[in-house]
Amino acid sequence: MIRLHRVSRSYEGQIRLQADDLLLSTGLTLLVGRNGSGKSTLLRLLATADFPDAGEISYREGSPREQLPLIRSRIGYVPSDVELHEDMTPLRLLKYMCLLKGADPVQADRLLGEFELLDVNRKRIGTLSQGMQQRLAICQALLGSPRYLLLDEPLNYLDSFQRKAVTRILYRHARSCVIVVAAHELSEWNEADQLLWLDEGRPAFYGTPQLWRQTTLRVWQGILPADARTSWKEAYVMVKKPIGNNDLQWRVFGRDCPGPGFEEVGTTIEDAYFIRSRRLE
Ligand SMILES: Nc1ncnc2c1ncn2[C@@H]1O[C@H](COP(=O)(O)OP(=O)(O)OP(=O)(O)O)[C@@H](O)[C@H]1O
Repeated sequence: MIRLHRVSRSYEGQIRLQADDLLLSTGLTLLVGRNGSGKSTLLRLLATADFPDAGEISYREGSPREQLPLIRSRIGYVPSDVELHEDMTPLRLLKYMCLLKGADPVQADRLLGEFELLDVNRKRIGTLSQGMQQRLAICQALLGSPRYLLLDEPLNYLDSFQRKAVTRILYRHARSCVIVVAAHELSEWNEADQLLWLDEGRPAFYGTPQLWRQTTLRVWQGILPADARTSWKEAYVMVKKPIGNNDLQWRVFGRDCPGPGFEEVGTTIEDAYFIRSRRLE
């Protein structure tokens, strides 16, 4: 677990993150929020790559003030702008990281296999695609079986197949690890254990995705012509997808059915994000 107590972090005189009391426990926590809401700042603080101006973050091992090397040895971190050693090969990088982290070098081979990087494990990292480099960054974070895994947009550059594979691996690790994942693409994370919404640097929701989806607005979907909207002006439209023949698939939020041709569908975590972040309730 990681506990935040009266934590705040300012940049240029402005508070950018403020968390009074927050307990992050084993499982995968999805961290959501608008651009600039403080997600990367929080992850940097949790990773001990930066420190709060006030308050305290403590880990199962204790406080970073007394136990920094031990805590760091239990952390795996992938920042959003991760840069790997371009001149090394994936295999050399991971073996080297095993030495630094005191991990069994067998882990390097196992992770390269799991992340489908065995074919390129002797190529220069600089020649690998961004998706491969991103997978390698996650591999290095997983070395040493971290107790805390902090990932900033880990699915960046990955195709849909790789996204599924990586999320599956992360869900498996979440059974015994505190994982915090900052993401903008929410549909990938429906199985998250917890969701933490940062609104202008403050936790505005922390709970299960089931609870997150319980909003007072209901979600309605229908396939109707592009000019159909006039009849249900008050409702909020989220998505209009062309279906062909001039029809659109409308996804609408409202307390009541917007009209003929609509049926109620389940609220996804993305729907709830749209409703809550735009304060539609
Ligand atoms: N090193 C820094 N110096 C000055 N301001 C900073 C610094 N790091 C972050 N900030 C500011 O703090 C705020 C929060 O930034 P942060 O990167 O944590 O947001 P974010 O939620 O991760 O955004 P995004 O979704 O765009 O990645 C922003 O206003 C940002 O400009």
